[in-house]
Amino acid sequence: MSSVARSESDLPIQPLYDGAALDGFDADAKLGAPGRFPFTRGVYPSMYTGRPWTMRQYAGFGTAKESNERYHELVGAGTGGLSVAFDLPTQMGYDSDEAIARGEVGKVGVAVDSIDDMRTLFQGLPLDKVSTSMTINAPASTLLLMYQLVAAEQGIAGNQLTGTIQNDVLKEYIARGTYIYPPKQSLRLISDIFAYCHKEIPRWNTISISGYHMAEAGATPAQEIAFTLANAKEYVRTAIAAGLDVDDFAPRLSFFFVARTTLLEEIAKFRAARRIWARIMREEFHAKNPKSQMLRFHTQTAGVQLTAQQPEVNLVRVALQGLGAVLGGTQSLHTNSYDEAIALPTQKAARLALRTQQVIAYETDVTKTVDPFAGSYVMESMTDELEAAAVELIQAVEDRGGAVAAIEQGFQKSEIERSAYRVALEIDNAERTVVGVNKFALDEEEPYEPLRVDPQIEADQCERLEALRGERDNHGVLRALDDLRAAAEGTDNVLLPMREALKLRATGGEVAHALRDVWGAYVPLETF
Ligand SMILES: C[C@H](C(=O)O)C(=O)SCCNC(=O)CCNC(=O)[C@H](O)C(C)(C)COP(=O)(O)OP(=O)(O)OC[C@H]1O[C@@H](n2cnc3c(N)ncnc32)[C@H](O)[C@@H]1OP(=O)(O)O
Repeated sequence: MSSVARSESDLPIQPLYDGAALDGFDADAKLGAPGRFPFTRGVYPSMYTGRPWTMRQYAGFGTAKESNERYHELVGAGTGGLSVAFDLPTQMGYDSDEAIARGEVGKVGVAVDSIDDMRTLFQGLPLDKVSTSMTINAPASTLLLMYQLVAAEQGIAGNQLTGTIQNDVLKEYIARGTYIYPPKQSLRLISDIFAYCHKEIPRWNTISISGYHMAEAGATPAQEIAFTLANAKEYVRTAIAAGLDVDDFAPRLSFFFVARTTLLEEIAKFRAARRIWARIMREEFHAKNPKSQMLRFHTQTAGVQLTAQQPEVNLVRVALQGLGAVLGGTQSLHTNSYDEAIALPTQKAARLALRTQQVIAYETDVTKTVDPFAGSYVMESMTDELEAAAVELIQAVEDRGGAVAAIEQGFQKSEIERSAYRVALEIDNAERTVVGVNKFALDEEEPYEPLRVDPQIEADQCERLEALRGERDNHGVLRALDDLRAAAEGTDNVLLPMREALKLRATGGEVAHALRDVWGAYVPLETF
């Protein structure tokens, strides 16, 4: 007799599911119709039969000019939305010419120091037609305002802009690491962004609450959705406490998850996450607008599952992962390039990654009908079990005082580390097969020529900053930064004085330093 397997979340997977699995299953309560509470079957009634997901490839490196060329190539190749990767100094609120930035300028993304770089980055791209995602967290407000100012120069109003800022600082403390200010001040800044966007950029997705990075750090699917939704609850609570109406900001909350090669569990994960969030929003936060209850999400295929050995095999992994995201009802998708385990993707690899999505969208039949797995014995069982496991973990976070208190106790991080350790052990013991690594390895790997970022970029970026500081109205900039400090000390929305400073060509580093002066910088506790 075959044995019961364990899923990635350490839940049982039976060798056979039959009708007994759905005994007493209340399809109306658990599934509803697509586009209706509890949104298990997807957030839109027609899903991909009405419109395909957004093919949104994360890209950016070197200078704004080079990244702009890559975006034009991607748009030409049929990508549906842009997704900007910023370099580490930009993400940490430092300018390219600061000592701490040395060696990092333009490396993992594009360097954007001021509105001048932002203008170059989007040269020739129609900002009223393309939706732009920006993976920026602690300095999210700064980059969003630069984007809005550049759009205004093109005659495009805030209410015509669509896109997303990641802006999810809580997961930075847990897994990703690009935090600047302490949690309390970070949450205040996020509430200011919610309020500002509601008035000025109403179609913008103000946050992308992310499980992806926790999953890459080792979180299981159940932990991934639980810790993400627990963070989301913290944001909602903070915004409500700041006086915002839940239905004014919740329709623009968005999410971001991983897609692993374990297809069935991943599809169940996406369905369970939608159902849990809909209930939280309706029952706990009394959101009335159905849009406030809809969990809309972006997906990226699992980088951690890619291998440097036999990198072409990654193409196959990515195709399966992407398929899982689509079967799970994603709104937007990034498929990784096969060479990402080695270096920044080459142009050819980036194109193949997009082609993978296009094959799923236009050559398979999975887009022709909504939520094709609904009613499947195994899928509904796994969805229920994942839901129960995640709800229990969300409660464990709440019992510790909510996401921030749990972060300060090191709870999420240590749970994730335990899961990561289990997987590492299984790979080492060959209990878990990784094709081309601990099984089916080659004696000799074929040579591979990775893309390298030109070190000259840093010098050029510093030169541009020197010129900017020589040309602009420095007195005006200093005054505007003082106004920003004053708002940060009080309760006024900081985005308004921040916008004035950026318009006068204050740099991202100067803005972040002004806020650091008032709010301080976050120092992790010993338990980290
Ligand atoms: C690893 C790396 C790192 O660490 O550095 C990262 O983080 S990379 C992280 C990269 N992150 C990202 O790229 C995040 C991307 N996120 C997003 O794009 C968003 O947050 C999203 C998930 C909500 C997806 O937004 P989107 O604009 O692409 O897609 P939407 O689903 O909102 O669809 C766009 C519009 O079409 C409408 N629409 C779509 N489908 C339908 C349908 N079937 N029927 C009717 N209407 C539909 C929507 O209502 C919406 O209009 P309306 O708006 O009027 O309702």
